[in-house]
Amino acid sequence: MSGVRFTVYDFEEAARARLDPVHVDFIAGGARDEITVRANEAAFARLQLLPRVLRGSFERDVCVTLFGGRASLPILLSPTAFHKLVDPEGEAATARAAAAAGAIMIVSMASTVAVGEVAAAARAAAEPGQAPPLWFQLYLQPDPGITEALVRRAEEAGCTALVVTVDSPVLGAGERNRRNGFHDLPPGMRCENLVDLRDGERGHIRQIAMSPEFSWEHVGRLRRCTDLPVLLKGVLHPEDARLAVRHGVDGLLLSNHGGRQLDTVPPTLELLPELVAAVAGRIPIVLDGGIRRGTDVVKALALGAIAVGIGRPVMWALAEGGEKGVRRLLHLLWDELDEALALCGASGLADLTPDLVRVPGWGSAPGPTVTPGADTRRGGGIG
Ligand SMILES: Cc1cc2nc3c(=O)[nH]c(=O)nc-3n(C[C@H](O)[C@H](O)[C@H](O)COP(=O)(O)O)c2cc1C
Ligand SMILES: CCCCC(=O)C(=O)O
Repeated sequence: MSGVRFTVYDFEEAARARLDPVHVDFIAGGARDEITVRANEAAFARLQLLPRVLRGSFERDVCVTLFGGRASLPILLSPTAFHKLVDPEGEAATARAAAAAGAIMIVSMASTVAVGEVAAAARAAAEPGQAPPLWFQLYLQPDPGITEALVRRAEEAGCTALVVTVDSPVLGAGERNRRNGFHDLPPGMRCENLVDLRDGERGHIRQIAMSPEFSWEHVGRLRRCTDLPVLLKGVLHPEDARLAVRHGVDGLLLSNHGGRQLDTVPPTLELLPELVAAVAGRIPIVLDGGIRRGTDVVKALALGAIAVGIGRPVMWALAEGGEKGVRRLLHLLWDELDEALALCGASGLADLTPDLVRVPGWGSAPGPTVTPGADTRRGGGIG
């Protein structure tokens, strides 16, 4: 069914060969000219690594503790909608693979398997006695009752953090989807988390309301309605990062939605030093967008992210080989990360410091606000 996959790109190639081209466009595509989609990956290629020598170890620890929960690797599965488009078991298959690897999966509000069932699948696949790390992503809804009902569903499922996506006051313009006429899920699939939340509506995509009128007040209200840690996904401006801290937000998922919302925003990697400086160690920052290699993970962590997220690679791997595909993807990235650590002279993630990263020609670590050796990542409040 599937050949040997040596890189993340091999999963993509195999997935493209077996998926409906309309669904390939949905996954690969971004907003408008897709400038940010390309910029995310290019930013990693542009940065260079400057390894240390004669200081490594055989045992390399890549575990990370986030909000008291432990993950076996600093690579999260960012929330992606509609897994049943690419695999009949959908998010349940993804969750089993993530739990088996000890990786944190962020279940999308727009999942095609209900979050409770995703959690049950994760529990069944996790190491005995280990809680499968599952977080839940949501879009705030104009009706606060709906938002709260979603939060309760996530809590009841056993999710241990909430990720609120705030970069979508309107849905980004995926021109590929428009050309393809792809606006809705095929028959037999629906957004299961939305079923029965409103009278007469049965889990339709259009039931997810986007609104440009959400404000920090709504974030505050959500903060008060749950004891779970709340992360914001999609904060890009350093001033908004400071506001997030002030409003009691517990973490940031620094993301430009994989280039699917506002086109021409900077690649997330380039924003990282500024956002790290803005939050000044008070809350952890996870970064996603363009992570395709173990060295990409090293660069993001060296510049102050506590972990990274992957979006499209998960969809490609799930399409390529279902649960097994995602398992192999996570193992491959773990292996690349482990190798990159060894080659950087690092025995653990704590050894990844900004001085290991260079911009060509600069002769120093990138970003006006990062001083080599400074470690804002492991400040207060994490773990
Ligand atoms: C097919 C697809 C569906 C997505 N669905 C969601 C979603 O439901 N909620 C959300 O916050 N982000 C969503 N995202 C954005 C991802 O969470 C993530 O930010 C992005 O994919 C990371 O970039 P990468 O694909 O380069 O790894 C989606 C991305 C893709 C590609
Ligand atoms: C309402 C579904 C949103 C999916 C999404 O966020 C994306 O495709 O990027």
